[in-house]
Amino acid sequence: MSFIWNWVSSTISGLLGYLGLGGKSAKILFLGLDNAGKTTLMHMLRDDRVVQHTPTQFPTSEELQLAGINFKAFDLGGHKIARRVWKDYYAQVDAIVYLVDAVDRDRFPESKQELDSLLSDDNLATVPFLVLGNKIDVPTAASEEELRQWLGLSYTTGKGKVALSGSKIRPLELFMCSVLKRQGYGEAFRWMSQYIK
Ligand SMILES: Nc1nc2c(ncn2[C@@H]2O[C@H](COP(=O)(O)OP(=O)(O)OP(=O)(O)O)[C@@H](O)[C@H]2O)c(=O)[nH]1
Ligand SMILES: [Mg+2]
Repeated sequence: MSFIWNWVSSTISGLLGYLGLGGKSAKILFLGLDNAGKTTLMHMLRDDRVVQHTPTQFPTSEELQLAGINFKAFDLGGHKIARRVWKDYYAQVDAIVYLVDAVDRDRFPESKQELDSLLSDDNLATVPFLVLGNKIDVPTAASEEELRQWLGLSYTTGKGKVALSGSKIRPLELFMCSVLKRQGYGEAFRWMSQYIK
């Protein structure tokens, strides 16, 4: 009896796979300057704990379950040389999570420059962008308003549930967070998941 059941369930899962359902996993990229907190976030989402990381030299990927969606998340290094390979990952991407260190004001212009070049890249024209202002546990961190000014994000598409399908408007929003304190990014990923097909 059990072998029949095994056969039935493997046939069903094979069929779901064939239809692109079941094991569907959206592809997201974690981008942002070095030291922004990408690897810390990725490991917090995976293991729910903070681990101290050395700067990322080579891209890594993890399967994550977030807001009810399976994600394949790619953590790419943020230092200048590592940024050169970002474009190799743009194909078939479902969303971009762009991290900014909200404490490091000296690097806001550099972070804006990288963000602008991503936002204006034709290959990413329709891809939803979640921008995370990280490290708000540090007292000197910029406020959301201040970071919006610096990054030129005064006009974004809105938090919460905002229907944009059919409008040709790319979802773009800024959320403040502290990966260290587990604050802010839950709401941000729920916002993002509504735009993943
Ligand atoms: N205070 C504070 N520090 C954080 C937070 N998130 C990450 N950090 C620290 O920021 C530093 C850089 O974090 P990483 O995750 O290695 O940064 P990254 O973006 O992966 O950097 P690269 O791999 O070099 O591109 C580490 O010392 C982290 O502990 C946070 O929410 N608050
Ligand atoms: Mg890293």
